[in-house]
Amino acid sequence: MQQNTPTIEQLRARIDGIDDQIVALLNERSRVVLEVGRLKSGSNMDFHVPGRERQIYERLLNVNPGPFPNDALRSVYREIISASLSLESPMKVAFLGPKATFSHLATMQQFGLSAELVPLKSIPAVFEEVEKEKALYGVVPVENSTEGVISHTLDMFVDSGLKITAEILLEVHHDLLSRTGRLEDVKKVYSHVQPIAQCRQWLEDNLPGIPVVDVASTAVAAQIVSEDYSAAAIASELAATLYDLKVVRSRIEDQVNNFTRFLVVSRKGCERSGNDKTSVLFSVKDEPGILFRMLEPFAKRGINLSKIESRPFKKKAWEYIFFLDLFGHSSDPQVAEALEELRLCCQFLKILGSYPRSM
Ligand SMILES: O=C(O)C(=O)C[C@]1(C(=O)O)C=C[C@@H](O)C=C1
Repeated sequence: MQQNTPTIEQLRARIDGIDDQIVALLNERSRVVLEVGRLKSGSNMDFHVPGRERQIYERLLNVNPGPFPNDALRSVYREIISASLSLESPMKVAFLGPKATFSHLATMQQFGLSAELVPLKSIPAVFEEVEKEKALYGVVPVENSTEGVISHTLDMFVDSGLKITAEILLEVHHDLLSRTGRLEDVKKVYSHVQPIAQCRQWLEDNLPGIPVVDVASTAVAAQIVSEDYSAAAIASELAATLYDLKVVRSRIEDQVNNFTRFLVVSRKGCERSGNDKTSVLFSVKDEPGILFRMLEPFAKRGINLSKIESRPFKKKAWEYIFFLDLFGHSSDPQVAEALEELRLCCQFLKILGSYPRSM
């Protein structure tokens, strides 16, 4: 028995052989992707196809027998697809900066490391970059599971012609970061208002009486703290790497299951993937029973709604606009019919986009 057990050198030699095969296969895949790219440029098709990417992930996660974990498989494939896409055509993606914020993490999660990621100062600046064709995509936050909607993003869709082409769900973790990495050195805490609110209990329990200062972003907090040994920032792990900080405590958020949802916007809509969501924006006529009538087209066709949000319509006092997310693609016959029926009781209706559901 004993003499059949392979040595570590033998096992490593086997790993080297397998790695050679993986590299050869990655290159074979890249050559096929380049052919796809040539076909696309000949027929003016989009290089980036989020629906196809979703199908790839879904299929691979289903066929994976393990023990290689599905989460890791997804990360590996994100980079394979990101690199493949950059072989076909380099891609520029604008996001709500600065670097190391959760928007940055979400953008990396969606587009991988091969895309050119550009941090911008505000949500309108991200929209403008895409509208002016300086970036192919823009990434902006739209809601947080504990803090609610980011109304600024919703309001942008009233006047913008951009389409939503993907949603990103990011699980948010907050870390306490400082230069020394020691809790007893912390005499002041900096962060953005939202993370501060999300870590309130932890701060009271672990740093009672320590002043907490809100600043423009978690990245600004990390930057301040990188020059002050007596301060700490609540920010992401990525901020620790970018600003050379140590993790004092990780995952200090009060609520587990804290997610932020981001939207990817672009100038063009997105093809059907088979598992999609559609977002619409509309304002209804002021009539009795209108709230019932606006939901009826979906209820009677069994179309699931995942969100409905109302906002004051800034152009007219006391009028409201609604944002609605439903399951399905606007080209699905049932969805198209329901939207046409909804249109009849609306002053205006705008389809903001159909896009693959995040996984
Ligand atoms: O199938 C395509 O259309 C491709 O361009 C290939 C590929 C891939 O790497 O599999 C790359 C980018 C697209 O967004 C989707 C898939």
